[in-house]
Amino acid sequence: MPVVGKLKFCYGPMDCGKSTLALQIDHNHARQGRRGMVLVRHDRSGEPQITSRIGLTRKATEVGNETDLRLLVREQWAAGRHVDYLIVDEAQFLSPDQVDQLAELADDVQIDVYCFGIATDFRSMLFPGAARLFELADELQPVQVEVLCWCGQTGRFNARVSDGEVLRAGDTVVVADTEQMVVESSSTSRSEGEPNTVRYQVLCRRHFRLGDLGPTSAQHGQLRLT
Ligand SMILES: Nc1ncnc2c1ncn2[C@@H]1O[C@H](COP(=O)(O)OP(=O)(O)O)[C@@H](O)[C@H]1O
Ligand SMILES: Cc1cn([C@H]2C[C@H](O)[C@@H](COP(=O)(O)O)O2)c(=O)[nH]c1=O
Repeated sequence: MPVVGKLKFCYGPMDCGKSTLALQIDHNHARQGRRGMVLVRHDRSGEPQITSRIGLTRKATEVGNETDLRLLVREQWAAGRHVDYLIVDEAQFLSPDQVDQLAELADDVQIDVYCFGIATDFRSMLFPGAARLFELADELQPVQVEVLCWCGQTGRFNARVSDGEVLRAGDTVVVADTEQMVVESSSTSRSEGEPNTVRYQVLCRRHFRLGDLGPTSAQHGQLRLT
């Protein structure tokens, strides 16, 4: 039997612990002497790093629109560094082609690839990168930590909120957080026409459909994008 690597996708709504899990898996593999690369696309911090809300962060290589992930690995080989595994956070933002490249790395050069990301966008539609991961991954793992809607039901939907309203149209990529915060940021992906304050709130399906942010929604701050 040929030895192949595994492509795994751990997914869940915002704030369910995906980045924490990514850093834990990296830690456990590195501790056993395995050599990994940590990749990210649009971390919330705006920096090339993985940021977990539990307080851990780790430097990472930023994946761009045009990055060929196979070349990133080859560059490591050229520098004399072996690669046993890849950690990819915010994998929903990968292009379908980049996900195909990850599958190739798993199949052809036996690299274990661990991807972490949200499945659906603010309209509840699959991100193209997440859709391709659902199609190609060897293992799909919903992250176990439940995120609750304000009503107590399990939250699965990432509502984009501006001025107390759930937005139904706009750019797919708007990097922002769920928590109360005010930041001056030029690193977010806001484009012309996007509102200048936005946050996300995880809701159950019913409240997502109704656009009902619950009685305490006024307490949430807005992330100011500049
Ligand atoms: N102060 C805290 N104490 C315990 N757990 C926390 C605390 N702050 C955040 N968390 C945990 O971190 C999770 C968010 O982790 P994170 O990796 O940032 O999520 P994701 O990458 O899925 O958005 C929360 O669901 C919660 O379980
Ligand atoms: C729903 C949705 C989310 N995003 C952005 C917002 C955050 O920057 C990330 C998700 O981060 P987390 O680690 O899972 O908390 O994705 C987006 O750009 N577009 C969307 O529709």
